Order: sequence, then structure tokens, then C-alpha cells
Amino acid sequence: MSIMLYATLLIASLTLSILYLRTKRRVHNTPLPPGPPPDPLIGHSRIIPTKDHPEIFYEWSKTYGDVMHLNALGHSFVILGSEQAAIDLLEQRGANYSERPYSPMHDLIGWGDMLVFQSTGEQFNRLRRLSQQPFTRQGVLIFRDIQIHHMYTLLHNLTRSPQSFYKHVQKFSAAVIVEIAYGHRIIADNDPYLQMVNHGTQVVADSGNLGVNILDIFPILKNLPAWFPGAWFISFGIESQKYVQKARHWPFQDVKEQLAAGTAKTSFVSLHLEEFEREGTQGPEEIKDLKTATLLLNQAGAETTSSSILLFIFSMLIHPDALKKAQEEIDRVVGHNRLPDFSDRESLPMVECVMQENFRWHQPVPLGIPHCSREDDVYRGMFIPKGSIVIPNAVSMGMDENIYANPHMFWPERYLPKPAGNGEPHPASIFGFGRRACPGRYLADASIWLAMVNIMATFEISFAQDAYGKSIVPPREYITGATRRPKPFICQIRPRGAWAEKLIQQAYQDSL
Ligand code: HEM
Repeated sequence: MSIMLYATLLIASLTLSILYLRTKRRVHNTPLPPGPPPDPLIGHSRIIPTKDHPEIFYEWSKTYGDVMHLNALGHSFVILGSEQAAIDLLEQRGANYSERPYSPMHDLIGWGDMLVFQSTGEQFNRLRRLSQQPFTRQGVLIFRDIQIHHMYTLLHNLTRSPQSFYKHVQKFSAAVIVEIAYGHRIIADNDPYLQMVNHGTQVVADSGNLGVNILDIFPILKNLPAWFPGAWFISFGIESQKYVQKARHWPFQDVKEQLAAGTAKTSFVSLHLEEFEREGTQGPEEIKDLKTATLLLNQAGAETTSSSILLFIFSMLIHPDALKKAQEEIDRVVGHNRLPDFSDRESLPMVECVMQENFRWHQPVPLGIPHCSREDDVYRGMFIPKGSIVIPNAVSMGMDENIYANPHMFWPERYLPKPAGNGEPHPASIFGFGRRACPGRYLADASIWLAMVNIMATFEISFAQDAYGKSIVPPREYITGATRRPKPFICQIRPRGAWAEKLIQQAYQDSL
């Protein structure tokens, strides 16, 4: 960070913190939730981590409990470390805790109007309705053929160049969401729709976490000129706007033209456009909302799904016993004459356990997406100020010893009823809480399950060897932004036998 920017931040932080402390002291005598000791005037600004937030907040929660308060630069942060606290506040008191913090960073990028950044209100209701309507538990069934086709392609790609598994998984997730959103089938690696999703993923990663990136904490910096030393975020925002403008309009226009020509495939956009037409509600406002909702689908759906599958491959690599048990179950139920499909799900409890344990152990969206409180509140005798940024720390929730025995252990059987397991509940934190819970959860759950079960059915995943024949064991390290995925690692992915290769090629050819 440049000295000029540092000085600007310091002055802003002191002013904001003094104002904050004065206001809060005046308003309430009830104590704030506990937290690490603050510095005079600047609160927790000095100790707020710049990386590894989920792990550090989890460590702190062991001392300060499952509702923790931090004050940084005039902002009040409440970190929730147990599912109970998240359910009590974000669900039971949802009327107060369903806002989002205002984000100057995402406004600058030009997508601040997307549902995920919206506080409640009319536009929120409209976008939420648009976004969840096709993705109900029943609604997602019409997208199964798309998921199955791209899963076969994923398996096929894994047989051809297994060392590129990272790329294949990312392509699978993007291809599913793009075909659902626009009806466009991604085949080539240089497909412009694939590039669009990848570009968007990069913008999300570079913009930092909602509420805690530099501009969200210091909105005043939005007015700096792009040449100001250290103000990288201004040029980043301006560059990103061009991408956002393009991604909002051209794929949408494609679908409109296909509808007019009678060649459009069923998709999120085509279903909604047809509905507008049926109900005579196709005004500029509706079209704008639909474009905004579709833009978010790409960003919200691709990276989360691919991260979960990559985390699963990593889990299976370092926990071969879990992979073996799930494979034994699949062999018993499905056999070697066909590939697993959705109708097998009920009969594969061990596969289900592996999926849930993978979610719990890694947490693909480790800090959820922050909520924001509308009014002052008191919870368990603690004061939660209006406007607090409320962060559900999914990592703490997954490691909660009150719910999960030996939580650091990867033990899929924990969810099975006793005596085979421990009867523990599936992690509830994965898809968020209350009114803001993920509208894509049924779709994501189906894509991830389908990819996972088929990879386990047909591939061995094992350590790569170095030049001396020694196993290369990758460390458990993540790339963490809003989502987290494993740092690129190497491993061996090989078909389990000639039968598996034959099944894959057959299924892939048939689905073309
Ligand atoms: C493994 C995959 C996924 C995970 C772990 C995940 C997780 C989440 C989480 C934690 C939230 C925030 C909930 C909260 O604020 O309490 C969220 C929001 C959201 N997700 Fe997902 N998601 C996934 C996949 C998807 C998919 C496939 C879609 C689209 C089809 C999607 C669309 C959205 C949208 C639109 C929101 C914003 C909701 C709002 O702000 O009201 N997500 N997701």
C-alpha cells in the first residue's frame, strides 16, 4: 500500500472510530458481544486479519464464544460461530437481519444492483422471485438432462487428460449454468460464454469479500482518481464495468433472437421471457431485472459448484478409506454395467455421507455472505447495533464440538444412525440462512452429487509419485475469496478398469 493511501486510511479510520464509539456509548448500556481487546480509538482495526479470516475468527471464537463483536473503522462486525446463533438471528429474527451491507466496491464494478448485494425492498422481492422460481426442488428436475450431458463430458475429459482435472471441473460447472441460463451448449475451450463466466469469476475474486474489502470499509476512497498511488481498485472497477456491461446484454440478446427465430432451447431466460409474454408483463423494468438476475446466476452458480467438486477430489485423495467405502457401496448398488444416476441417490447413503462431510470439512463458502442488521437488537443480553455486518462463520459451525464429535476428523459415517455412525446432522450452514438462503441450492446439490458419484464410480484417485517413487502428498491449502477451493495440486486420476472406460465412452457418445 502506498504511503499516501496509508495516511488517508489512518485519518479516515481514526475519525470513523471516534464517531462510532461516541454514538454507541450514547445509545446503549447493554454490553456489546465479547471480542478481542480493542486498541484505544482505532478499535480492532489493527488486528482484523487481511487473510485466513475464517480460521482466525474460528480460533478467536474458542475464547470469545459464538457471538463475537469487532469494531473496525467505525463498522460494527458480529461474527456468528454456531448454527444456533445463526438460526436465532438470521432466521428467527429474519425481519431484522436480512439486509446486505452497502457495497461501494460492487457499485463501482457496475453490478451493485444484483440480488446478492440488494437490501430488502421491492427490487429485492422481484429479483428473488425471478431467481428462485425455476430452481425449486421440483423445478430443477427439468435441467437434469443438461447436468447429465455435461457430467458425461467431464468423465470423458478426465479419461483423456486427467492431469487437467482442475480445468475440466471448472468447465463442467460453467457449462451447466450457462446452458441452464441461456440454452447455449459450451463445447470448445475458447467458447465466449466460457470466457465470460471465467472473467466474472476473476472479477468476484479480485473484488474481495462483501463488506470487508477496502472500498466497502472506506467508501470515501471511491472518489480518488485512478492515478492516485495505491488506488488500484479504481482502475479495476472501471475495467470491470466494461465486462459487466457486455455480460449483461449480449447473451441475453442471443436468446431473444433465437426465440424470434423459433430456435431457442429451454432456459432460465427463455422460460421467463415466455412467461412475460403470456402474462403481458414484458416492460423495460422486467427485462432489466431479468438481465440482472441472469448475470448473477453465472457468478453465483459456477465457481461455488466447481470449488465443491475440487474440494471433493482433494478429500478423496487424502482419505482413500472414505473413497473405498463409497465405491464398495456404488459397486453393490449400481454394479459395473451402467453409470449411477439420480434414481440411485436414496440407495447410496455412504455417498451422501461423503458429500456432506466434504461440505462440512472444507466449507466452500466459508464466511457465507454477510447479512446486515436493520435496527438495534439485544440477543442473549448482548447489544447488536443497527447496521452491524453479521458474518456467519461456516468454518466455526462445521467445527462445533457441541454438534460434531472429533470435528477435525474427516469421518463421513458420522451422519449415519447409531451404531454404524453417530447420528449427527448434515451441516446446515452451507447454503446460508433465512430469507437470503441460496436460491440455487437444489440445483447445486444435484450437480455436485451427480459429478461426485460418477467420479467415484469410475475413477481411482491416488497420490502422484515423484522421481524417486515417493507419494506427493499435497498440503491442505486453500485459495479463499468469497468461495474457497484447494490450491492447485497434482494427483493421479485413472479409470477403475476397462469396464469403466467403456461405460464412459458409450455414455458420452450417446449424449452427443
Ligand atoms: C455449492 C454450491 C453453492 C453454494 C455453497 C452456495 C452458497 C450460497 C450462500 C452461502 C449464499 C448466501 C446465503 C445467505 O446470505 O445467507 C448464497 C447466495 C446465493 N446463491 Fe448460492 N451457492 C451455491 C450455488 C448456487 C447456484 C448453482 C446458484 C444459481 C443457480 C446460486 C445462486 C445464489 C444467489 C442468487 C444468491 C443470492 C441470494 C440473496 O442474496 O438473496 N448459488 N449461495
